[in-house]
Amino acid sequence: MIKVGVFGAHGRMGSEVVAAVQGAADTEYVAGVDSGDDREAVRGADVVVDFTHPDAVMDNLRWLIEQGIHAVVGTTGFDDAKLAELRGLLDAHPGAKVLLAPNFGIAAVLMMHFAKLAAPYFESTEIIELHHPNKADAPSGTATRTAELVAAARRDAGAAAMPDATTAEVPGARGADIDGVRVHALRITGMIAHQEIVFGTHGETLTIRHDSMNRASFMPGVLLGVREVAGLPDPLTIGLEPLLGLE
Ligand SMILES: NC(=O)C1=CN([C@@H]2O[C@H](COP(=O)(O)OP(=O)(O)OC[C@H]3O[C@@H](n4cnc5c(N)ncnc54)[C@H](OP(=O)(O)O)[C@@H]3O)[C@@H](O)[C@H]2O)C=CC1
Ligand SMILES: O=C(O)C1=N[C@H](C(=O)O)C[C@H](O)C1
Repeated sequence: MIKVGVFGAHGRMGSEVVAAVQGAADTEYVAGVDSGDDREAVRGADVVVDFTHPDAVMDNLRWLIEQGIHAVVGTTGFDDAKLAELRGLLDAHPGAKVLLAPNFGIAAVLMMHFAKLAAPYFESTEIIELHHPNKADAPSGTATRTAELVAAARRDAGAAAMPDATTAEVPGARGADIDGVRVHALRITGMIAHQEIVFGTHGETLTIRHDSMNRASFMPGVLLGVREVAGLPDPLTIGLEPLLGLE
């Protein structure tokens, strides 16, 4: 049995994780921790799953790594500075492994993979992400990662800069620039998590769309992470792709 703790246990995602861990035959739920709770409650866990807040996750990870507890992290909002700090912590405290996935939906991971494959064949690519209005970070972790994958694939293929004649712009009208890829974030009541990647070249466009219909859809990916994290080759793994044989 894998002993699992949950940070953010009462949240939208954390409560699904608690149910999934309690429902799986090979995992045992140790305890949940929310804002203000004592993290000592998860001592004894093999793995802690974190779905908290971009402002809280680094402190949680610092504690877990110091305790040698593996972490499966869904919380978003990681930038280069946070990733560098995380790598430093893992170097200083060998033992704990961290799996950081901006999206645990298997179809969402496939969407990112297909976007990477398509990117070199199109002159233009822009991303539209649509989420519920309670989301703290924009653009989403998934959109940021997709933009980075698309940008890297375009660079590897020697693609020219995307055409864009805009010279007069109301700030924000062209979205955020992530590694040269424009990302547009919508916050819409009634939605959960959705994304479109729009590719265009002369006379043809291609749109790849993913929709999360509920939060249970993320749980097979989270459980896969819980089962695999201890055996991952590197201290820090970003994305579920290597666990799905997608690299
Ligand atoms: N990777 C993926 O597949 C997915 C990632 N996410 C990401 O997960 C994160 C959480 O999303 P969501 O569940 O919707 O958010 P919620 O606001 O519903 O839940 C967050 C939970 O974290 C708790 N929390 C806040 N700070 C701490 C802390 N320092 N220690 C422990 N618990 C804390 C909150 O407690 P309290 O309310 O008491 O403050 C709350 O219970 C976001 O970054 C989101 O983008 C979401 C969906 C899928
Ligand atoms: O906050 C959410 O809800 C989600 N967050 C993740 C992200 O930022 O990409 C994953 C999914 O989009 C849901």
